[in-house]
Amino acid sequence: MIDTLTLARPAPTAKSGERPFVKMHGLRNHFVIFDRREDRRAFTRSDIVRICDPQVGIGGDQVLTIEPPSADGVAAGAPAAMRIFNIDGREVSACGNATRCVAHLLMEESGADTLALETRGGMLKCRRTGATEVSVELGPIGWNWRDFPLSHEVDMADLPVESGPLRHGIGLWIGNPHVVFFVDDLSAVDLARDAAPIHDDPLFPEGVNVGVAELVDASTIRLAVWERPGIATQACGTGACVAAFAARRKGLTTSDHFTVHLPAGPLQIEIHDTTAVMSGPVAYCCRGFVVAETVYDFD
Ligand SMILES: N[C@@H](CCC[C@H](N)C(=O)O)C(=O)O
Repeated sequence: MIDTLTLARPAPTAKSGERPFVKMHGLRNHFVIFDRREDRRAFTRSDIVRICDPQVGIGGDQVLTIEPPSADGVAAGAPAAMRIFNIDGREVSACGNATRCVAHLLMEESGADTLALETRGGMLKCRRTGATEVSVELGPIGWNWRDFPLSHEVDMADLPVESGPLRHGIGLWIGNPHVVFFVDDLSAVDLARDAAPIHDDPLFPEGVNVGVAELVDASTIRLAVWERPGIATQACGTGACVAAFAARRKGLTTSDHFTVHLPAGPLQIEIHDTTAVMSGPVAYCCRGFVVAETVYDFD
């Protein structure tokens, strides 16, 4: 029976085995965040799958954990490290919108306006640019096929994969792997129909983030991303950075300032040589406790 008193007055502290979380979103790319700086209990892959599932957990595009920094992180002045887990429980090394959210949380904690955040994809410089807006420098952007990894070496500027209107994709690495396709009309593209087969292509044994971009004018891009492991997110920060970089690399524009419009709204991208500075909003959704049955793999 549901205890209405308990529902009306949630317990202020975790019961045994429960884990506190914060949920945030950056342009509706939503994240369940756990602080592992003191509570070092680890999550299994199936814990993460359940936490991201809105029907049995909280619901999110990724789980993020805040970790103590490594010795290199401490030397670089990073107060913490961030780990990123996709909805299938696999760890990945970069997420632009997540970086903004966790940077905001950590800058609120310290009162600072700048932050170095350690990630598997590199040490990222973050800066507060408004009450609920953060910018982060991502990169360097590269195109080494071994980073992705690919099943074999190919021309990264014109990948040998196509699906419907998606042709002549460019492969770019920004801490995580992306393929960007430019199309004349983004509204004619159905991500599940056209982009999913690219993600599943054997050329990408570990999957790939598939961006479909329409250059509206020299500094404006419309973008939709089929994110690894197979979801159409409302916004993809690293995807926005590589789409802007790809437009320049393909010679479609010489602009270095872009507004990239994603399904949930715009991100501002500046390209400096091979790095990208992305600015955009952050917001809290809720805080609470995940019950032990969801967090711990009792299967
Ligand atoms: N939404 C993210 C990217 C998250 C990771 C990605 N799905 C991957 O597997 O590499 C972003 O904002 O960059």
